[in-house]
Amino acid sequence: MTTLADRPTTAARTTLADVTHIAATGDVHAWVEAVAALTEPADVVWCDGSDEQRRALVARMVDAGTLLPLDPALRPGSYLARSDPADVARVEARTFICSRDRADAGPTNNWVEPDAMRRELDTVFAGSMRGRTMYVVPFSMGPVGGPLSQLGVEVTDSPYVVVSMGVMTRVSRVVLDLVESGAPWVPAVHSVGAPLVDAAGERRPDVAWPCNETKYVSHFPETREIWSFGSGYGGNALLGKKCFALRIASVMGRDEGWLAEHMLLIRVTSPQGRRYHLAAAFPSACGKTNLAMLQPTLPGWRVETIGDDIAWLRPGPDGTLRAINPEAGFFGVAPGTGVTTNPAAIATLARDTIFTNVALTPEGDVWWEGLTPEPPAHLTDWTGLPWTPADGRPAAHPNSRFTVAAAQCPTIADGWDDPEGVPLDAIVFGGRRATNVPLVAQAQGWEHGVFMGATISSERTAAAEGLVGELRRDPFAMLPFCGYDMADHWAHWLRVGAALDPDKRPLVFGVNWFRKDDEGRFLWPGFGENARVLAWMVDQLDRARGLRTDAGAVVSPVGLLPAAGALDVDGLDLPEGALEQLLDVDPDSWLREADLTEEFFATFGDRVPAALRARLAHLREALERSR
Ligand SMILES: Nc1nc2c(ncn2[C@@H]2O[C@H](COP(=O)(O)OP(=O)(O)OP(=O)(O)O)[C@@H](O)[C@H]2O)c(=O)[nH]1
Ligand SMILES: O=C([O-])CC(=O)C(=O)O
Ligand SMILES: [Mn+2]
Repeated sequence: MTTLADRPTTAARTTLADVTHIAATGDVHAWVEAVAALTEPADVVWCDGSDEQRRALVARMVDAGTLLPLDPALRPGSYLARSDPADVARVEARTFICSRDRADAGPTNNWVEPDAMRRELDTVFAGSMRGRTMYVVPFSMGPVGGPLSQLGVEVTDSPYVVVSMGVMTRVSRVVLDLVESGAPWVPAVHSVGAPLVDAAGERRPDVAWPCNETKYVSHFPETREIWSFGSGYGGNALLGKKCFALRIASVMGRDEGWLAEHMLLIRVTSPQGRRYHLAAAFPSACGKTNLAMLQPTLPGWRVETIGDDIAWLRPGPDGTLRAINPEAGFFGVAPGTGVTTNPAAIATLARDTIFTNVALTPEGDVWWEGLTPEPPAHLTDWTGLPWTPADGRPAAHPNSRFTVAAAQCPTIADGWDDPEGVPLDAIVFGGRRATNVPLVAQAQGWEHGVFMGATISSERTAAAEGLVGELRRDPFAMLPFCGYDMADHWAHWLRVGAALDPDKRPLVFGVNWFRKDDEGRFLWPGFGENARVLAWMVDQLDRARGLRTDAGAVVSPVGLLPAAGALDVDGLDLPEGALEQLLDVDPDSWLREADLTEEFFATFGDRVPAALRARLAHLREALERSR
């Protein structure tokens, strides 16, 4: 083990590499001291997650103009934050996996050699907190001390990050006690990169949303470190979320036999009172929060929320796959969230919510596209400018978000935060596809399920910088979030499946809520009506367990599709032929998809598991036969 005494003595100041050395000792106080020596904040504040601290920080942010209080009569305890207009989404081009061996990062991640990245980061972090307060945030992902949980400590110079971390994770003195008594923890350093005092000692005024044009979201899988610079936006700055709970945790999971996934978690209860637990992976802004809070249109069915974005899955001693939601809050997409689409989210947001980049009403409440069918006549848009519907531009940013405690959700499941997790019955993969991909299909076994996850493709959304609508491969909805080689991740999924009791292995399904007709209209009503698809999945589970004997599915080249009449569409006002179109599998277009899959697989060389190559060959044969 390295100690303070091993630090290189040649450096005139504490370097970022020194901080890494000290992090490796596990001594949180020495590490905080070293980060402070590197970044030179005016003062250091240790956070304990208390309401008192939260209130003081909020007051400070209201004074600074970072948070605008909403009218307490309309939206108690709630605030609007307007980010810098150039700091509104995850920066995938500036996200790095700095593994020692380039091949471990795989072809889908940006890679920089760790020492080279440390030198680069050293130049931007040196003095980056001058004039600011550095906050130390000890947090737990998952219930504190739980068998599937993990600890982290984030230092940040952003009070917005501190308050948001207090909602999204479990921040407490108990976590610090655990860290101090030797429990492993992930060191995470965040700076907005906007010092208030320059190297010459000159002061400059603060702004409401400080950030830097230069951004880094860097991960060091071997030392389990996170270094994020220049952005205050959630996905880049709340380091417990994507950086830890997905990128670093996926590497921990690979090494320790579990999985960190971009998945929602729900409990479905059938009219017979039977309970099922489902996890579903959809790419960013493709419907996880909405499915997690779904209010079924089918009588007698119930869906309860366990998580809306991240799930950690681990084979249990009983042979089931157990899952927890490592988060404590929701950082959800605002646009499209309305009483008709997601009433549970609307109820969740009634109070104690931080809204970022939504529009402001003259009454001091929030608004976004889709909150109400008609926009108000006058608003202040997300940039702070006056807005009327005639302006033609969106009033809220397409990636505007809400930050709110999970416990506030009216559909939150009993025991949603059980440290032991829930046993999974089914896993669902989905994407946003206007064509080709059927509404629902069931995988024929685990290997086929892994193939379905590995071949998710989806149209890009506003959740990350880039061209919205462009089709891209997003395997396991983890393209921007897997901390190691994606093909190794598929191999790991096959291994985890093999560790489960074959009779208790979850069934796997693929879904697509977003198929469109020739006029560009959604063929499927989605939202609450997605309960019909869940009901078919649950029926298939019952059939697999011998609880039902009727035929539920027909074989197609891409998997099992609902048999005629098995998908309940009673009372749905579907246009003529829509159901056929929704379940159509066109062999020619699918053979083209298969070519694209082959091209995609080729980018991973020989790391693609043989079982997945075999599955692709099988798909091709089945498509040729069905032509
Ligand atoms: N047409 C249609 N749109 C949907 C459906 N479910 C969600 N959406 C829309 O998709 C957008 C994003 O949905 P979310 O549920 O917030 O996405 P998410 O997967 O949780 O996203 P991240 O938080 O970015 O990981 C919103 O504008 C929703 O209104 C659906 O069933 N049909
Ligand atoms: O991390 C974020 O910024 C929000 C999110 O869930 C995603 O982009 O998938
Ligand atoms: Mn997400």
